[in-house]
Amino acid sequence: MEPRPEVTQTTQTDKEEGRTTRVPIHEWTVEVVSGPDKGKKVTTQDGLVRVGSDPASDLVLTDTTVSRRHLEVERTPRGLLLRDTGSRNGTFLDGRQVLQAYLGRGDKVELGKTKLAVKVSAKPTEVELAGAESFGALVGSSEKMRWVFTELRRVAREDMSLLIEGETGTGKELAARAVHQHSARRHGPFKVVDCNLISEEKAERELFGGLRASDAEDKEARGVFEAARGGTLFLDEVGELPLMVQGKLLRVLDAREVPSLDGQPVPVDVRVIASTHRNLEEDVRQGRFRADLYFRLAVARVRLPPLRTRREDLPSLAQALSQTLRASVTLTPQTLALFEGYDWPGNVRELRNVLERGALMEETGNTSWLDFLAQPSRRPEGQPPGNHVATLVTGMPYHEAKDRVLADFERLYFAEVMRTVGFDMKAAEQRTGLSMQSLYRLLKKNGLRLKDLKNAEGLEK
Ligand SMILES: Nc1ncnc2c1ncn2[C@@H]1O[C@H](COP(=O)(O)OP(=O)(O)OP(=O)(O)O)[C@@H](O)[C@H]1O
Repeated sequence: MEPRPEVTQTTQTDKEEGRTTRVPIHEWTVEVVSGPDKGKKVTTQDGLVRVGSDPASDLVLTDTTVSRRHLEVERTPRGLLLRDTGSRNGTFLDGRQVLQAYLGRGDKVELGKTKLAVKVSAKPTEVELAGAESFGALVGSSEKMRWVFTELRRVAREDMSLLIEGETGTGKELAARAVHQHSARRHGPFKVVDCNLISEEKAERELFGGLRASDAEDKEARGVFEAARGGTLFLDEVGELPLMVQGKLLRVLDAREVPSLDGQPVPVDVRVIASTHRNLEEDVRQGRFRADLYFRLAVARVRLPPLRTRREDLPSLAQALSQTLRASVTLTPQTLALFEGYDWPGNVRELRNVLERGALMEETGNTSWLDFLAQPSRRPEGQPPGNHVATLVTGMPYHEAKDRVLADFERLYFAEVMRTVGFDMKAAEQRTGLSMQSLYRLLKKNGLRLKDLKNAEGLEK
């Protein structure tokens, strides 16, 4: 087992900032020990190293037999986890091809003509982290989240543009709100633009308004830039903006003024925070996103880690989230163990939804909600799935409701199909019309392990 970072508290600063903690972190290195890139290495304190020929990889290889996104190694509480990320030529450990495996001491990973060694330093490096286990409404006690809080707190004080990256449900909007609340603009407005909904036709009016210098107070005529004056403008999913709109946005950001109907430009006084679940650097390379706009938005960048890479946050998150629910929910060690074994494709939002569902099931007298993840088709007695979902989602914002219904649908569908075909992958392939690879991917994405499904079936009999 690899050494794990331990947190020791040595110094305290003011209460607002939380405690400052010096944390001994074991850096780790992924090094090419043979092949065309021999000697190349990456040393990091982060939780994930991506290896491939793609320039966005953490360790970029020139070996032509290596795929663009070949593999990744993740530092987990149980050790270093190697994962093939869909390579063409495969990933090998001791001559055996592996899709996923924990690395043992001295293991060599083979990919194409390259061999890698992964080492964790025996001696920890001391790093100063914000001790607070929350920032605004964001909660997290893991080292990763405390790094994020340290960064967000630093960035909040400066009036620079910020790009927040992260998968869906990792808390990007909460982070943006928290930065606003900790900034000098906190008494000004915080306005959100959902870039998914901005079409070329609507962009002009919604973003910049049909403004006359004289009617800047008329709310109808004001675009969001005007409405956010003195505050923060949050461009949610900025990667979805059509290219033409990207150009207009850039012009406004460069000029720091919006065009008006009477030819008098109106100055804008906003801080822009943007978010994306996409790899915008890759979009820039592919010509889908303007490089100049990217550099304007990403003056500071903060990446929110997926929940599956910081499972140690689960107890404190579950606790904090359960206190915000309408009904109470019981969190036992078994619940948390179940949570730890799940991949959380919908991240913290999904955790909140599961807790909400659990609270509802407890309320309806069903105390066995905890096996919900393992048995996705189980519902409160007498309640058909459709009703159950509808009851929960009508109280949610659209995007959240949609994610929730889709996630529910996929889990229900695949769990049910697997059960009806007797857990036979070949039969499931035929039944679903999906390729074996897609089937595996979707089962994994939905946290459905054959073992769990079979166990659940056994319990039901
Ligand atoms: N670190 C966290 N602490 C507490 N709650 C969190 C955290 N991260 C996310 N949440 C919860 O998850 C929900 C989703 O968060 P948020 O909308 O900020 O995510 P997002 O990354 O912007 O998602 P999307 O990309 O889908 O819009 C929030 O309503 C909140 O309840």
